[in-house]
Amino acid sequence: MLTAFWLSIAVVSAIPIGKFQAVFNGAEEKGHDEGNFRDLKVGELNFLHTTDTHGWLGSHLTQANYGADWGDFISFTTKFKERRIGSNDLLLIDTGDKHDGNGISDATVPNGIRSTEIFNEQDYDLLTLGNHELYTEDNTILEYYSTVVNDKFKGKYVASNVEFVTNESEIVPFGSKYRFFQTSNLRYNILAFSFLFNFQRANSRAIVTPAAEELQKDWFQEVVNSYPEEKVDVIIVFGHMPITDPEEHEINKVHAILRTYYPNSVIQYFGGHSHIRDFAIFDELSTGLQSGRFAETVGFLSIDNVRSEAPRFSRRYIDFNKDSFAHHSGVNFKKDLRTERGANVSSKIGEIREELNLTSVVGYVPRSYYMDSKPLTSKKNIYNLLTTNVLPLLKSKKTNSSKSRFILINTGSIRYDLYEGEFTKDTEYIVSPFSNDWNFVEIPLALAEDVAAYLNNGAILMTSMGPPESRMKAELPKRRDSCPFIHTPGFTKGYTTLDDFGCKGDDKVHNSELYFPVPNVVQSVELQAGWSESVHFVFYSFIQPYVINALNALNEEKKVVTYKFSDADCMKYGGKSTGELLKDYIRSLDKS
Ligand SMILES: O=c1ccn([C@@H]2O[C@H](COP(=O)(O)O)[C@@H](O)[C@H]2O)c(=O)[nH]1
Ligand SMILES: [Zn+2]
Ligand SMILES: [Zn+2]
Repeated sequence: MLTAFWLSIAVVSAIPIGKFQAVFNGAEEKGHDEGNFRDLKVGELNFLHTTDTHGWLGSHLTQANYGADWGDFISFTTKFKERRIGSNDLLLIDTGDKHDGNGISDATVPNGIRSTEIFNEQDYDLLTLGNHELYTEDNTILEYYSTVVNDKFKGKYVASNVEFVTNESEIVPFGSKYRFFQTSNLRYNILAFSFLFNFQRANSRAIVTPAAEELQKDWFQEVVNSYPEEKVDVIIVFGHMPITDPEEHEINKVHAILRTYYPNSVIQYFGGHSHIRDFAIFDELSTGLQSGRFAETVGFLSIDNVRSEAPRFSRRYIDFNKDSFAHHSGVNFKKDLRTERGANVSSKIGEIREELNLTSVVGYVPRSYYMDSKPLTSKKNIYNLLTTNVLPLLKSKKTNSSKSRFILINTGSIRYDLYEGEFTKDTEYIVSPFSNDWNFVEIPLALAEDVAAYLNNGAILMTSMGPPESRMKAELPKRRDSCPFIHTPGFTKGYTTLDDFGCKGDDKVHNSELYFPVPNVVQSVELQAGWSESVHFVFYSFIQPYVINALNALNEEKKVVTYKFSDADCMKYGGKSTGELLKDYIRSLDKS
């Protein structure tokens, strides 16, 4: 169930997976490796899946593993369908989160106006939204009017538990509640639902109802009555919800409810949000696939013997590059992958990069800095760089700086490693896309010095503060021995994924990465000589609720002040965003 950078590969057989091993092992073991590629096992019903693209439509310019752009992806799906699918069926699915992470989406006003055009060039059969379509009103309005009601996706945009608030304050579904359709070749009857996880920070233009609650509503009963088990071959539940959810078990609750109405149907899940490659077995007739993040992965899933009592599932995580795309689509040469439509989309992406000035160079990064493949104490760790050299550059627009100061950020606000080489306008969005405002509170040092430790205390569930993938990666040490660590000369570093089928899901064998746990928050501390008892405690407005909670909990224990902290105690601090401060720091290196 886990994406393990440091776990690996082909040399071992699948790990024991309990009572389902006998049923599913065949799917893992069959299919041959060619070179260090692992082939896809095309079946009767096939799926290609993307999720959490976060604006990464223009490829990863510094990482060859993920060097394809959205145009190449369109070429791939076209060629794959033509050459590999034949008289079988293929469905294309996306599970949301299209903003915040790349200049192509984030350097425009409104955010995503150009990236949405590009994204929508892909011919998805089923698509939906993630929480990043709901943080700001602008994003929600854009998603609704550009994609949900777009004729191209009529009926195909599904959001079973999200509603949109129109300009006239009318509450309408955020797309179709469900989709019932027949596949074009083998005529499978498909019933599809889509659920967003229980996201309760949506702006005022959207309403999210917890999935299990939504399934108690009349519309779902009507669907069950209209499409009982005998009329359905496969139920697809695709949504912005992790397929492995050890804390909330949201997807497992959905599965339990669906099974009461559809005890014998194949139910196939596609998930997202936790940014990992993952495959989970729910029962003999049901599995789930999750396809990573940031256009690093195209997930592949096939089901054979669809109408039998023993369907067979197979999965692969395809690296988002032209070698992989050419290999799996069965073209002879990489140049044969290109389609006219794909090439047009690629050149449009090039034009957008130019227009937005994304490749303009600001400075030079002397060496790479990593989020979790180097320990926090390492000079090569990005959080170490930020707390030591970058955050201290913050200057308040609202207050004088003579007091001692703590600057605390949630680690999830940093979204990608910073690679050696040119620092461009795009790099700023890639590493730190959020334009969070800085707020501060004036508090006694006795409280300030304990906030970070409180927020990082493992006993407290603060899962929305760390990087999405860290929630699952924290499980890894417990599974350390499940797959061997690979270090083969000539292989590139990349994903080696451990999931419910074992260690052979990635389409390419990679060298393993180390993983070091990331705390929820990190901070820089500047204690002035002759410091007084009160300090300025500075943080992102995004994490204000957690900071207030922490202060009240700590004060209850330590009894430092006689009042309760609330939003009213927090003031605007002002100053540049972390991304801008990082840019200033990198620029200053050139001058030194
Ligand atoms: O303003 C913001 C918004 C979000 N974050 C961080 O992002 C994750 C959610 O990202 P997903 O891609 O949906 O997993 C959230 O938990 C925060 O860690 C942020 O820092 N600031
Ligand atoms: Zn995401
Ligand atoms: Zn998300």
